[in-house]
Amino acid sequence: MRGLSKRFGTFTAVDDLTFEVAPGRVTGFLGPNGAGKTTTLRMLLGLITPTAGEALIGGRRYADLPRPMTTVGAALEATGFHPGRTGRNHLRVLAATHGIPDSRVDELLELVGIPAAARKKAGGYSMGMRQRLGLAAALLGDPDVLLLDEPANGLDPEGIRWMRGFMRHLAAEQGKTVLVSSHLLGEVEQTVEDVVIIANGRLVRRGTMDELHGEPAVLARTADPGALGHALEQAGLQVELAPDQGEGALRVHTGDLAAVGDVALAAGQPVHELRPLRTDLERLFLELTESPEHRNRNRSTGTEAA
Ligand SMILES: Nc1ncnc2c1ncn2[C@@H]1O[C@H](COP(=O)(O)OP(=O)(O)OP(=O)(O)O)[C@@H](O)[C@H]1O
Repeated sequence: MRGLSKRFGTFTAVDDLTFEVAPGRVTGFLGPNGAGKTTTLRMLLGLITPTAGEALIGGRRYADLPRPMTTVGAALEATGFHPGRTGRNHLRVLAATHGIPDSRVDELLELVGIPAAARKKAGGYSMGMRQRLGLAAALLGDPDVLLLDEPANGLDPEGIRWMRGFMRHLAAEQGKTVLVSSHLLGEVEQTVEDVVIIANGRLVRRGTMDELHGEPAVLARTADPGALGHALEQAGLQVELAPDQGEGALRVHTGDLAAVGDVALAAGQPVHELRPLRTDLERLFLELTESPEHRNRNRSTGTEAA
C-alpha cells in the first residue's frame, strides 16, 4: 500500500495508508469497526478504485496480474454464495472458469473440513461453514497471497483454533503471504507475527507482535509491598510500586508469574493478587476501540458503521 486513500463523497474511509506485508508470515490487519480494513482489502483486489495512491500485489495492481487466481486469493465476506447451489458446485463452477480440475475442489473441501456439508445447498450453511467454503474458494488457484477478512467471524472455538493453525501452516510451511483482518486483538494475537493497526483510515502502528507488545510485566498485590518489593529485588527482579493499580500493588518487570509467586512464598509474604499486566499493544488497542473518536464513526449520511 502506498499513499492509499479512499473517499466516499466527503467521507474519508482510508487515509494515506502506506505499509508492506511480508511473505511467509501472517500479518494481522487490525482496527476498530469501521477503521477502513475492508475498504483497503477491496482496493487491493481491484473491487473499488483508490481516490489516491496505490495498492499493489507483488508490485502490480490487481488488474495487471496475468493470472490473478494463482497470485491472490481472498475471502472477504462469507455471503457471496448462491443459496440454491451446493458448496461443492459453487467451487466447481469457479474452478471450471479458471481451468482448475474438480479434483482440486474435493481436495480443498477436505482441507477446510467440510467435505460432507459441501454436498448440501449453501443457503443452509452456518456462518462457520460459509467461512470455510470462502477459504476453500480463496485457495482454489493455490495463490501466493491470501487476504482474509475477519475469518474467525461465526466460527466456534474449535473452528477458531483450526483457522489459527491453518493460517500459520499456510505461511510457515507453504511460504504464503497471509493478511488477516480483525477488529479483535485477542482473536489474532496468538496467530499473527506482524501487525498493522489502523483507525479512522489511518495507520496507527506497525511492527512485529513482539515489538508492539513491549516488555511483559506482572502485577503483585500484597499487604506489605515494601517487604515483597525488597525480596523481589534480592531475587534479581526489577520492581516498582504501582499506585495506579490500587493499594499494595507492585509492578514486576517479568513475564514469569511463577517466579514472583515463589519469591513471595520464600519471603513469607502473602500474595493477594498476581496477574500479567496489559502489554503496550493491548493498551493501545483498548484505547482505540474504546475511544469514541475512533469507534463507530458516523458517515455524513448518519449511517453507522457495522
Ligand atoms: N461504499 C461505501 N460508501 C460509503 N461509505 C462506505 C462505503 N464502504 C465503506 N464505507 C464506510 O467506510 C468506513 C470504513 O469501512 P470498512 O468496511 O472499510 O471498515 P472496516 O475496518 O472493515 O470495519 P468492519 O470491521 O466494521 O468491517 C465505514 O465508516 C463505512 O461505513
